[in-house]
Amino acid sequence: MLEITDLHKAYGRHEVLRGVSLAVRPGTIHGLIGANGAGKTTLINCLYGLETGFTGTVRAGTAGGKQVRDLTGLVPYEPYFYPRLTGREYVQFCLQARGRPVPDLGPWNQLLELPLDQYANEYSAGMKKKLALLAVLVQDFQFLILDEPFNGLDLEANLLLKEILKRLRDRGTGLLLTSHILGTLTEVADEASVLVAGRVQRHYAAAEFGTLEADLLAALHGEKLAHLRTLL
Ligand SMILES: Nc1ncnc2c1ncn2[C@@H]1O[C@H](COP(=O)(O)OP(=O)(O)OP(=O)(O)O)[C@@H](O)[C@H]1O
Repeated sequence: MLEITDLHKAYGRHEVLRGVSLAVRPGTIHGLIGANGAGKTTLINCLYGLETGFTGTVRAGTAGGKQVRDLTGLVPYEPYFYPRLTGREYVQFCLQARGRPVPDLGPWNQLLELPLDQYANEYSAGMKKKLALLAVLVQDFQFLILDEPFNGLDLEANLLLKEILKRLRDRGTGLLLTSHILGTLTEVADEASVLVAGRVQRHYAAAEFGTLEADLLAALHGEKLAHLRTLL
């Protein structure tokens, strides 16, 4: 299990996370919902060890004392690719950095259909997202953290990715997923946490997703809704 307990993170005087706790269990998809700037990427960066200067604990609660990063693959919000590195070389680099053997990329790329011998920094936004996905899919991670993985994907890739995520979940992978596309997120997630003003405002089990949209509208746009009622 990936566990975050009482996480606080501030940039200067700006307190972004103010006591966040959540868990990502094996064989489940945990959706993380929040407005722009709510702190989702900051939370992911703290969890993955890309941020320092936070308080609280992040840990992989598994036997063997492994660190979160040893067990977890990350697809960042904006994957970065070095210039003059092909897609294939990028994936090879990711695997070699972890001391892992480089498998045949062909079987996974039959699904993603990337031009692996072109320079990755010349890919479109959706292709870049797919390449970052490919780099984690060819590795056998216990956990995956996916920051807006559907961003930039076309309909075809979107449908395929949902299927991939569900299959990984069914094989025991624990996934933490952010998405602004509520319908997509609730379709695949087993539970969701809503981040508001640096705190988990509410945790939802899948059975409670029916009220999620109305709750979010009320929580995020209470005043605007009242104003809208005066207009329409
Ligand atoms: N390196 C940084 N220095 C200063 N402030 C930062 C830094 N990174 C993030 N922030 C601030 O922290 C807040 C949370 O940002 P974060 O990127 O975590 O939000 P988010 O929920 O992922 O948003 P989005 O949905 O737009 O991706 C924002 O107000 C942002 O300006």
